[in-house]
Amino acid sequence: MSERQVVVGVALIRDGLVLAALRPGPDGGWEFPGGKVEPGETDAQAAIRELREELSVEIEPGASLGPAQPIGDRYQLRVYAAALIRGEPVLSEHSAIRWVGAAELALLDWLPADRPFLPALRQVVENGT
Ligand SMILES: Nc1nc2c([nH]c(=O)n2[C@H]2C[C@H](O)[C@@H](COP(=O)(O)OP(=O)(O)OP(=O)(O)O)O2)c(=O)[nH]1
Repeated sequence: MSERQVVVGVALIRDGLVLAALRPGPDGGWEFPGGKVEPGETDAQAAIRELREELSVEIEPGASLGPAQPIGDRYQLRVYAAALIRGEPVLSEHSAIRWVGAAELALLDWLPADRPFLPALRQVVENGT
């Protein structure tokens, strides 16, 4: 899937809870905040930039949560765990956010590409690995 542009999603973890964000609109749903990786940027740099832009928080990106998942024909989603270093999320592009516990993760109405990352995310939240 190397020809597909990468979208990076950030599973921000604080005190054993994960931040889920609601993308508004007809193609909306719960997602990991983030966005497209720009030319010359690493995934981590894109994650840091997007979380500043979208939620006004400073993060430290961590482990990948598994192989990339296709989004339509043109994009692929990579998701990374991350720690919140500074700030309280302030909504700009999302219509809601929620801090979700490990057991609740699978109950949200996630965008389809996000769902395959949930088992690994649950493991990280519960065990820290
Ligand atoms: N940010 C994010 N986007 C996701 C996730 N899952 C998923 O299918 N997507 C899709 C929705 C969008 O079609 C695309 C990301 O586009 P985006 O609009 O967030 O990217 P961006 O911030 O760089 O926006 P733009 O400047 O290109 O408008 O990926 C996810 O967990 N997080």
